[in-house]
Amino acid sequence: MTNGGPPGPAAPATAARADRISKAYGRGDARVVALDEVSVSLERGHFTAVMGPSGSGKSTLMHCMAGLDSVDSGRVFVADVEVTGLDDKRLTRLRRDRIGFVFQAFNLVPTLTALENITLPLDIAGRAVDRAWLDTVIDTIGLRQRLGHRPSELSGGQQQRVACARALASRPEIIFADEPTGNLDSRSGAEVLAFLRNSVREMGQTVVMVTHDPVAASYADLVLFLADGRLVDQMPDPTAEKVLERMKGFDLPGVIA
Ligand SMILES: Nc1ncnc2c1ncn2[C@@H]1O[C@H](COP(=O)(O)OP(=O)(O)OP(=O)(O)O)[C@@H](O)[C@H]1O
Repeated sequence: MTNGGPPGPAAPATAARADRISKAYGRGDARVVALDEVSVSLERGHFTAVMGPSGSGKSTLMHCMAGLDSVDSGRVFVADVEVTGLDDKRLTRLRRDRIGFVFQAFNLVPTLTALENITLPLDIAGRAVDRAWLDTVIDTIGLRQRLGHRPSELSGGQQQRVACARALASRPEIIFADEPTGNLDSRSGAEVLAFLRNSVREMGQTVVMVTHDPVAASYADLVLFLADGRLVDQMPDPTAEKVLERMKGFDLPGVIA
């Protein structure tokens, strides 16, 4: 892939994988094992949600798989590239060219229009914009009439859809979304989740999302459950009710934040 996508027919079935990764923070009495030999395969063209009690290691897993944080042991791959062991320069390039990010805070540039925000990473990277792809993305976010608006002129849900479009614009190998609906009311959250799901179903994207919300998780094809830094369960074809039941099984305060 010279332009970061789309994945060709020979692309591996796994968009990203972690192979027995461990990560601890602090030392001595303050040492916390955030991830304990976690192995995960994220299938290409699938929408995966990661759930678990507060402090179970969800964000750490996401950050380690996206090359935002290092692991103590184990290996991480994005497509056929081993992330663990890349130097800073290659890591930056990998994140820029092959990974999309959506965070709880929308992180849009307030002085730029929606369209300028969407194309900003490509402009910074000096990459040509694939107009046909961009058109598809814009139609899917349903904001064609508002492309000239600045973030302050858009609702929270619309801003997050712009942030999703920005992540999709470069056709990344995988999109990591960390609590993408955490700042949204349920209706705006549903818009964003529908968009993420459509990007998977209709555009073949791969999305992995950390969430506390069983309804959000129900949009995914598969839910992975973490507890105490370990992968303890998974649920294909989730419903909000089934996810809620499973989360209750952890029997911990603050499980549903
Ligand atoms: N930078 C850090 N320094 C020290 N400890 C950390 C750091 N980041 C995470 N931890 C600890 O590692 C464990 C896992 O944290 P992590 O943020 O991955 O959990 P989480 O499941 O995403 O939690 P939450 O749902 O509350 O966001 C926690 O015990 C946390 O306190």
